[in-house]
Amino acid sequence: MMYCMKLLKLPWSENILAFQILYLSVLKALLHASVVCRRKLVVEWVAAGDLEDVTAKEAPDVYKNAWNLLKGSDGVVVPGGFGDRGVQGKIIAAKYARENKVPFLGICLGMQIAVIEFAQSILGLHDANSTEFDPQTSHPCVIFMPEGSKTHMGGTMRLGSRRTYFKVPNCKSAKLYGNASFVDERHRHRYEVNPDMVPQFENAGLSFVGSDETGRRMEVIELPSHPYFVGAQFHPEFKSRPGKPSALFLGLIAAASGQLDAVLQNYGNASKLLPNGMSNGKPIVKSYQNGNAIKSSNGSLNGVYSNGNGVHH
Ligand SMILES: NC(=O)CC[C@H](N)C(=O)O
Repeated sequence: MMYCMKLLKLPWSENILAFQILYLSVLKALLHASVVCRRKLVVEWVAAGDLEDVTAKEAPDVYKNAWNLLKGSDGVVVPGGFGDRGVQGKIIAAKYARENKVPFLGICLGMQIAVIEFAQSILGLHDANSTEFDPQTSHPCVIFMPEGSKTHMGGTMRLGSRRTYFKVPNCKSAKLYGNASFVDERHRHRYEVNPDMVPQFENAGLSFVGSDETGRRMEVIELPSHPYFVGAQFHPEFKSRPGKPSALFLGLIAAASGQLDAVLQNYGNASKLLPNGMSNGKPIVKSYQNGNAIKSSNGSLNGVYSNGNGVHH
């Protein structure tokens, strides 16, 4: 037997390639956490725009299917992204997870979405938005905050490893990171939570548990009143490894499978306390993105198996 191989030049721009890697990293991080929690992972990609009212009119079946997937999910991930495509649908997904106490992880744009949703629904600021999507908004709760660093590549993008300090020692995230007082995680964004609005959010119950060394750049949010509602401005998925899942993904999967209290008590050292044995086969996490499922020629994604619109393992 032999393998014939052809290497084709990819017709992707660097940005698209970065997106593919980003989504693959999220899938792998979910998988690493599911293995440690001894659960079988089923991921359904939902194009966020399918949850929007406009889809209900234009394609009612698509809308119904998207809502069925959301309502049947044990956990929701809103990953990173750029541009305003599907933003309204992502806000709807975050609202659904918040109101129905469904475990939620918002990554980068996903955290910004959670903040916008909270501003609109809880603070009653109906036009609250990121200036990335509405530069004219009268309530800019996410704003452009260039770092002004000449030593970091990437123009105005805040890129690479940065330190996050936990301000609330008892929060779920700090515990999941092994009771850490700080963590170094990778970043890839231009916009951030408007620091001037933080006191308003905190008074209404949204907790900003981690920030940078200046205290002006918000890094991690939590809703203490929710079983697991966490957002990170950084990308925790990049540091997830088999057998060593990312803390925030572990928290999500543990919450989605009823194991979060045990995991928190053990400060994120889940592998020690979870029972051995095979999964009960229950799908536990469904994930939402703005776009299509990642496709590969043979349907496999390095251990994550893709079957049409869903990704199964
Ligand atoms: N990586 C991301 O999710 C980026 C989020 C947002 N578009 C920003 O630039 O801040």
